Amino acid sequence: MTLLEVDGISVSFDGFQAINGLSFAIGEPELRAVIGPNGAGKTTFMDIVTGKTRPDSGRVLWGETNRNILGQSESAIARLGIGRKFQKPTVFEDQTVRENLAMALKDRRGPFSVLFGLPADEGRLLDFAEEVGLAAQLDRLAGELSHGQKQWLEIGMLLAQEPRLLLVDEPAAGMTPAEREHTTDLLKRLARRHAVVVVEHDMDFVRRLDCRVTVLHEGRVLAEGSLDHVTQNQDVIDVYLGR
Ligand SMILES: Nc1ncnc2c1ncn2[C@@H]1O[C@H](COP(=O)(O)OP(=O)(O)OP(=O)(O)O)[C@@H](O)[C@H]1O
Repeated sequence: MTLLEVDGISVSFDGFQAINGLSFAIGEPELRAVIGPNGAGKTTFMDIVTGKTRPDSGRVLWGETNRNILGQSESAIARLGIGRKFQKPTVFEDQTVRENLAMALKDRRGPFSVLFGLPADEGRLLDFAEEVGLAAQLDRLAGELSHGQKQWLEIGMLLAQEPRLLLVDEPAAGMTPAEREHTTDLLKRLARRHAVVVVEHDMDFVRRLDCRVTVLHEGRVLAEGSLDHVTQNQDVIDVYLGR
């Protein structure tokens, strides 16, 4: 099923056309890599989908009913189930892994936990820690984690909000080879149940994701398909790979 569709999106900043008739769709579940040269519009695409940037024209269609979510606030869009992970981890370093996850849990302040002061749902919290590979680190301070572990914690915090679509910006940047491998496995596993969009420059990492790839250039889709398919496309070679 198509979960997200951007349809004919355009946006210009001070007369510069950053996104220019961008259209493509993401299924649920699906793993999709979005690649393209610097300035291609990858970040702006995520800004538009999450409600941070308002385009000049086009539609962003969501869910079973294909409703246009453009114009909704960032928090309303997050509540619909669109989660975003920025490149730089933003975990709370002086809190434990457990506390970070607890803060992120959706509905953690439900009426009962507020009334009776119950702790956050420990079972769900453990599930998310397990999912990202941090079950053995729950009582460590986030600040003591490796760069890769911080990234996984942040992915766990994103999962705790129960998104349907995860937008993940350059997850492999700064990671060791072992951390990259763990991250590839994690993203692939998540994409069995979620729509996962990974913006990434590292072609080795993209190859290991083994998924459909969308190549952006000058604010529109230049090519789409398997990595082998797009890397043989002459336009892609000219503007991105061959430089
Ligand atoms: N708020 C803004 N004001 C002016 N120009 C902007 C703004 N946001 C983005 N741009 C411009 O729009 C173009 C697309 O930028 P964007 O950051 O989306 O590209 P990108 O594909 O994410 O690039 P990179 O791989 O370098 O992160 C760039 O030329 C950028 O300078």
